[in-house]
Amino acid sequence: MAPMVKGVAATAKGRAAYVTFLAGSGDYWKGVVCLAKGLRAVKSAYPLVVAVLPDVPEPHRRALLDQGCLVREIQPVLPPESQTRFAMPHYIINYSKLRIWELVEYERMVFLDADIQVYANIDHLFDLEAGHLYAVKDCFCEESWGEQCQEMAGWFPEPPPHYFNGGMLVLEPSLASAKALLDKLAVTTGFTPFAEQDFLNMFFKDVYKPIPWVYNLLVSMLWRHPEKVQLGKAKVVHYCALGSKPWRFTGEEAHMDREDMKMLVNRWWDIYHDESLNYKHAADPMRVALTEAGAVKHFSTPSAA
Ligand SMILES: O=c1ccn([C@@H]2O[C@H](COP(=O)(O)OP(=O)(O)O[C@H]3O[C@H](CO)[C@H](O)[C@H](O)[C@H]3O)[C@@H](O)[C@H]2O)c(=O)[nH]1
Ligand SMILES: O[C@H]1[C@H](O)[C@@H](O)[C@H](O)[C@@H](O)[C@H]1O
Repeated sequence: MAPMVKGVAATAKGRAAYVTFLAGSGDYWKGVVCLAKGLRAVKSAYPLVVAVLPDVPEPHRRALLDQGCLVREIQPVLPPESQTRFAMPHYIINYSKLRIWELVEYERMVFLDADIQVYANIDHLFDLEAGHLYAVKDCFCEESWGEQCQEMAGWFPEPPPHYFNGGMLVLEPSLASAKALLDKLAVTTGFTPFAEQDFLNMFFKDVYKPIPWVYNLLVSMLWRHPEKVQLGKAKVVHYCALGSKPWRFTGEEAHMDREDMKMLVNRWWDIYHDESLNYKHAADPMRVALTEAGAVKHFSTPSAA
């Protein structure tokens, strides 16, 4: 019998995994490597699936496998032709995130963007009551987004009352949901500056349940709403603000000279460089247990290193 380690029971009830999304040949793969190591640092009992677009190069896929990630190729999803303007041009690729609802090997997934890091164990999110989409509320106070988005969408600068950030989601894959998402996307019109994030907000508005900010601290909250957040309490940090991606950090963009930002970037690099967190060096009882149980048999396995 597989050793009884934390999380196995829950996984046997309903298979569960973290999942992130990777596109292109750029440098976001470093974010995924660090996320995999970060999940290991907090002793998460669940695997990290990486949904990759076909354009992710082989060496990057190899780096993910070497970190114990389960790499799954997904096909791109594009928005209707009427939707081509976004706050950032690359947001168009994020519609492919909708494919995560097709990963029905899992009953429950916690989605994390590649520019997210976990600083505390959040495995308990897999036990939330089914039937909802859970995420953290967003805010639109950033001056640069405000102006830019006001022109583009009807609702700025007044955001809808329960708008969530799309970088961290607790979701239930299902082919029916996946089909409904794609069908709805095909007939969606209007400007949506935050691409799939806006779309998901519209689609899930009736089943969305907010969870506390500690599960997705947008770093910009540190200067937008310092009274609402306490960095020391954050379990998950989202390096979403312009200039804040640790692997591209120069400190030159607005707010990036803050001590808390520099500390957060250093903390991310500490995990990235920590060799003791490499998959090949870590005793990974959960992974062994899952493999023995056949839970990962559909996926490419990491190198035997
Ligand atoms: O070249 C790229 C660009 C993006 N990504 C993936 O797409 C995610 C989102 O892109 P960014 O991190 O650059 O964008 P933001 O943090 O500004 O994104 C916010 O707005 C987006 C709107 O599309 C999404 O909703 C996203 O989840 C939300 O956090 C990345 O984390 C990464 O997982 C890649 O893999 N390669
Ligand atoms: O997803 C976006 C993005 O992450 C931005 O950086 C942030 O300013 C917005 O609040 C958010 O909706």
